[in-house]
Amino acid sequence: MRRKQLATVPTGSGLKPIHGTGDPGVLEVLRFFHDPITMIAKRRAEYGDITYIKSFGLEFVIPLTADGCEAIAMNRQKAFANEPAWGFLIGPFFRRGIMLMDFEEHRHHRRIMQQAFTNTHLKGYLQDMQPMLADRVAHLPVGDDVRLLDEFKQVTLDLALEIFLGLDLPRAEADRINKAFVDCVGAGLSIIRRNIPGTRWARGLAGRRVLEDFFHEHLPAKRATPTPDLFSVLCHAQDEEGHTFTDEDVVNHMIFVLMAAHDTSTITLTTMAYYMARYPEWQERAREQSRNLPPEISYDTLDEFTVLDRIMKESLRLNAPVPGLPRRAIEDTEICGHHIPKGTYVAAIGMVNHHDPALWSDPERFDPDRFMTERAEDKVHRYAWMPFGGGVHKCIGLYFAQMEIKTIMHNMLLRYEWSVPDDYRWELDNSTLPVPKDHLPVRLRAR
Ligand code: HEM
Repeated sequence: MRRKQLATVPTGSGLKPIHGTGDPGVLEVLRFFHDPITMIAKRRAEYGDITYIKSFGLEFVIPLTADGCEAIAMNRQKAFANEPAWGFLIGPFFRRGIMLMDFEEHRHHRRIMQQAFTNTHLKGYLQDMQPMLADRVAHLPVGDDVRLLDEFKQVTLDLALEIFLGLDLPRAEADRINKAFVDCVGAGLSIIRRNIPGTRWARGLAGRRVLEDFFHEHLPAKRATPTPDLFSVLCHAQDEEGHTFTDEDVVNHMIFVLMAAHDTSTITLTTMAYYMARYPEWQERAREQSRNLPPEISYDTLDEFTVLDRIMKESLRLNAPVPGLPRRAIEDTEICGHHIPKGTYVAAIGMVNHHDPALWSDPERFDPDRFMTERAEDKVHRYAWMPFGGGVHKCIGLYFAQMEIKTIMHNMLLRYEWSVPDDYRWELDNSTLPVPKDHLPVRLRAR
């Protein structure tokens, strides 16, 4: 493997340099899309604790240890900013979303947004989603070729529209909004990054316009009457000093939160379904537990779904829906003693830790019991398991996600059995968020 130094280390600093291949970006991106886990293992063997790769015309520093990922997520010296990094990737489509804010402004917005995720609100969302999700799962198509990715995507979008927006939209309108989101997400990681008709980028920009118009149209009604949905809660939320969001803030946050909530939960559900199809004994263990618990999940019984909980954690480990936490250095700094010049892009990549043989026993094996208290492999390092990120930007919706995922899976287990052929192995498309190329075809049968 070639060896090229990222930058000259200042003399006398005592810091170490960072090496990478120096290969052209297109080559590096293709390698990553093709097989990120192998690529990471090779880089670790060649360059040690840290490396850099070129992608999208930029050089990204990637720590290959949990300590390095922690340094980026915790950002103790406040040397890394989100906006210049996430903004480069998804800014035109998700601008002014909370994840694209930094420091004092981020803290201010997060304190207001947090009001929509208090225990009281979460309890309300959980209660409200029970009948809707039971009904949606009950109406899934059965057959020998049910594409679960598509089905889950539809269910999570409908859920977001109902619980976040409090709107019962006609199918065609829900589909139009769904498409706009899909186009915005798809655009973020596209290789051609200009508004050329027919490209993913152009579709993303059009999607953003659809979403802005949609939220602005519904906003006055939400301002006028408080309702239990997130849209209304954001319109009325105040921090301790009485600060509230402007109309623009509400629209920007709604677009971002819906995006953040939708594909991530869909990917987690699809990954869980895949492993439960490949390992039917786990499907049966989870079903056994579901049969012994009430059909509706409440805030008090959520923690009793221990088998589903472990399957969910293991699925998030093996296929983290958000591949990385990108940041940009706003001053000269360091990661674990390696020199990072001002302006450098860095990324904590979940896959680095989630598949590290130094942290997990037999990391490629599906083994949910590794999360049991007696084994607690996830506790070996604070960042061994990091699907929800960490630090001040840690996922604000992680409890919401678990409520939604467990409710959908609980209903799936009670109503259906699903399977894949013995020799089936999915192939992931890593060019946007990691989804199975074939959308996970299963044989779905009513029980
Ligand atoms: C399994 C599902 C989910 C996963 C794996 C996930 C993952 C993540 C990750 C890794 C981040 C941090 C990104 C960074 O620091 O650069 C994040 C942030 C965020 N997530 Fe999630 N997420 C999930 C579900 C949700 C849901 C359901 C919601 C909303 C209800 C949500 C809302 C957000 C928001 C608003 C942020 C930005 C927080 C901030 O910057 O302060 N997420 N998520």
